Amino acid sequence: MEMSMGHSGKNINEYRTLMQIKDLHFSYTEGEEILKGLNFAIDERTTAIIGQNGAGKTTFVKLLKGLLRPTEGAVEFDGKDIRDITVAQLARHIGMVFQNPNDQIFKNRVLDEVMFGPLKIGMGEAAAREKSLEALELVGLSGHEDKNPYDLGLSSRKLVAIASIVAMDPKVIIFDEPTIAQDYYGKERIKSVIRKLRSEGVTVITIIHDMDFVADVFERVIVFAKGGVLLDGSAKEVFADETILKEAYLEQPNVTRLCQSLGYEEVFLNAGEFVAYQREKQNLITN
Ligand SMILES: Nc1ncnc2c1ncn2[C@@H]1O[C@H](COP(=O)(O)OP(=O)(O)OP(=O)(O)O)[C@@H](O)[C@H]1O
Repeated sequence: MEMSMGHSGKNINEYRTLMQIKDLHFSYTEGEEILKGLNFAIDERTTAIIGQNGAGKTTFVKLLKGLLRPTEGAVEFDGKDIRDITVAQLARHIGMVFQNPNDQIFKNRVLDEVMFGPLKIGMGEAAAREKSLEALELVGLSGHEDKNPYDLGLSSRKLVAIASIVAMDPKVIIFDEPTIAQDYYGKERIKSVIRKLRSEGVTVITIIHDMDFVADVFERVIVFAKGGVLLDGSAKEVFADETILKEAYLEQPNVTRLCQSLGYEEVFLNAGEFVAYQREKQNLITN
């Protein structure tokens, strides 16, 4: 099911398209299809892919990154089938931040770690340094360039991992479960990084189980189930649909569920939205 409008009210045709998913099928073993013919476009919107364990989310993002090859159909980047682009070339355009930063970080100096990717994709030393310093600033780690990443807490180490992908200047960044092992402040920092990336024109896609985080940051939500797309729309459209979410074994964000239980017809994604609504109502009564 494809909704026609984004939550900003923009028609989906007005968003800049970066990737096309065309009749995408994938099986690890013959006869056991994991993805059964996906068709949609990835555009500039921050996009969360949700679905129960085993729904095929990780498989899908591996296909986007060219780490797996479709058994049928295609993934296109900038109008080209990614089969015709080498994984190394694709790495310049599509970055992926792993769930556990310890799987990604191996240098013993933050700046060297962040510069590694840009240098590997052929950026000159000066450009790589400049991009890395910018990326560290974006994630709030300026001043930590000379530290050992393993002397930083897990939350900051995750930010180093994010910076090392941002520094490669990709057009698309895929996050795998960005909120795992993050405390409140870590989550807030990652939210602000995602918003900044969006404002700088980078498309952010995530696989995630944390619905409250999705409700706060992501514009578009795609629900995967049984090898297909069950629902694709704005966060508000998707989280309003309790029945479809139940079918996919997913929960609504806490505030959305609470307000629906209290009988509100409006859909609230987070406490901030609900408070703003109440304040406006209060003002209408007092004025
Ligand atoms: N390398 C593999 N070989 C064979 N089967 C696999 C492989 N990787 C995943 N699968 C199977 O493919 C299906 C989809 O897995 P996938 O990891 O893509 O789901 P997911 O939605 O990302 O799940 P989760 O939320 O648990 O990460 C599962 O049934 C899984 O067991």
